[in-house]
Amino acid sequence: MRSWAEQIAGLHRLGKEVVLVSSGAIAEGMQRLGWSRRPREIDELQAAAAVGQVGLAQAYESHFNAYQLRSAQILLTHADLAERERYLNARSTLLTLLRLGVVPIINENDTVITDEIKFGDNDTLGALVTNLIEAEALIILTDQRGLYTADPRQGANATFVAVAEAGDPALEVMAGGAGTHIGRGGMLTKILAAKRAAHSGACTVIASGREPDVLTRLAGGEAIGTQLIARTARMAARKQWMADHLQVRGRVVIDDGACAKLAREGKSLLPIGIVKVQGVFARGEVIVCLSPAGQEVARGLTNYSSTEARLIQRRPSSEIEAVLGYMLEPELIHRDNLVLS
Ligand SMILES: Nc1ncnc2c1ncn2[C@@H]1O[C@H](COP(=O)(O)OP(=O)(O)O)[C@@H](O)[C@H]1O
Ligand SMILES: N[C@@H](CCC(=O)OP(=O)(O)O)C(=O)O
Repeated sequence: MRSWAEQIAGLHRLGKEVVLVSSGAIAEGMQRLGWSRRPREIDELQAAAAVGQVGLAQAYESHFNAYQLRSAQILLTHADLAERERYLNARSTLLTLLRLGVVPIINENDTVITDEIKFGDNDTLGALVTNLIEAEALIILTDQRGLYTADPRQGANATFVAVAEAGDPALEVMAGGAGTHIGRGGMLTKILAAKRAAHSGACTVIASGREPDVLTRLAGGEAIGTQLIARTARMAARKQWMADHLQVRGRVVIDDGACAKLAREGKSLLPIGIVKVQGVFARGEVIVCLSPAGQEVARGLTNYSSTEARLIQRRPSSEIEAVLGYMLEPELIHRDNLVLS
């Protein structure tokens, strides 16, 4: 942990933003409770995770402090990323922490989930966070050098895979084969995490956590571990995701100035450019932006509900707080959440 904090501090100095996904809560909780055997009962595992999470956060915080960095704890569930409002909230919290130079440390919120909606392994959680913040790379550190053509613990004739394409079904066979691997962890969840991360255009590296200065060297361009390349470009992938997954809930008519800002300058949609709000929608839902002539200009995830949007339309963002009593975001739709039509 000390070495990772040191390496992440080094990456910060190079201007790189890092989010850390870390498990270890149950193991640390067992230590603190004096349990030598991992319990079978879910409630006891959850209790151990609750006790251990404090220790995990404490340990990271003190290691990062030694390098003048602040850390923050974020506990997530599947539902938090599946529901659009929570998705947007998680996204803006993470992006704000990164902007503030804080290192967010993420784990699953083991207290509130026991069933199949659990992430179950932190590889999947890492991939979802990669998509959430549109990270450039997902780095998964494990106890092997990377992916081999077969489980190196089982057979001696496994050869190392240095580079492959994320999502290639052949990789799933090497990692144990889809459907044959019940339960969590293993190389298969890492291969599937890489496939998921590639949906938003991120590349994945699977490498050994014991490799000295692994993060620093990877950031320096050194080929360590298995690289799983994403075929889709980052922005194209995001647009595809928006186009595929989201249902339109409402419309806003925007003025000519706003149309030009969106279409020609790639800017966000601010409340001041909104002429009319149509339909009923909530924060996090998809709305269409229409020109004064009624043509679709763009669509995207709204930061404000239709009720809020009606109150702040035609107003400068500096007045949002005075009108609503709070300000969620200065934009109605941030350009990262906007797809031009
Ligand atoms: N093709 C493969 N290449 C490398 N490791 C594999 C492969 N198939 C299965 N494994 C196993 O996956 C293990 C890593 O998964 P896991 O123990 O869940 O790691 P972590 O706890 O780091 O997430 C390796 O130690 C190895 O035994
Ligand atoms: N959230 C739990 C378990 C997470 C988990 O199993 O992750 P992994 O190390 O990827 O198998 C913990 O912190 O102990």
